Amino acid sequence: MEKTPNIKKVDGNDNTMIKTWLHKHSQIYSEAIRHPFIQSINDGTVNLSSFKQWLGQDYIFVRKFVSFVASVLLKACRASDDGLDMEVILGGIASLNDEISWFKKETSKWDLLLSNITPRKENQGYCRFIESLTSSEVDYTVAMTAFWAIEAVYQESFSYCLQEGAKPPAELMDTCQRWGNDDFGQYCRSLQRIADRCLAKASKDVQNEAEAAVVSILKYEVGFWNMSLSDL
Ligand SMILES: Cc1ncc(CO)c(N)n1
Repeated sequence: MEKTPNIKKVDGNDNTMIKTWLHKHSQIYSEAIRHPFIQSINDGTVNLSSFKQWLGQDYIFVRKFVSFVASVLLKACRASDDGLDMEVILGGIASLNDEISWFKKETSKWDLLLSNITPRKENQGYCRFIESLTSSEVDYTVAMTAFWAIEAVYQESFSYCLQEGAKPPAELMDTCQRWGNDDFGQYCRSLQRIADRCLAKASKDVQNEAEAAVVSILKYEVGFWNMSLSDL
């Protein structure tokens, strides 16, 4: 007998906890993914000194982000049943390796030296927050959900700058492609599926903690974009 094909779940992302949260927190979510800085890249009016400001600060952030992702990898190795989460996260670490090289090349192109970049208050706060999530006390589900949220904001923001009708400046195209390309989109959807699967099995306390982490991340991301628009 054939299996009944009537239970259709295309990619498992419908009606999930994450979808519900994005809806519930849609205000701060849109502030994070449609920030005026991103709007200005989208419409081509971006101030290049704002871009440089963002680039330098993000280079510092990404170097910290590596240790956070390493901590998620460690938790995945311990927690996941089939080893597939580990492979997705390991892929993320591999692309971070490429990303660090890209930042080095890009910052030198814009005459920025790592040794000359001072992390700003908002950046420091965000780095401290992700560092707090590396603790072994933090549940894998919470860390994984946070990981997804951090990547998803960039994916949603930069893919918007590549949408039809967008006019990003030629010299920023590489940046938009880095986080806006389809492969990165696929990768973010994989992270989302893993997080949602963990969340579905988690206790109410862990779910609440993960939701709070997502909201904090969205706020930190808005603060991070704000930095690029504020004077030094
Ligand atoms: C601030 C920030 N958030 C998210 C990402 C995505 O990797 C990044 N590079 N920087």
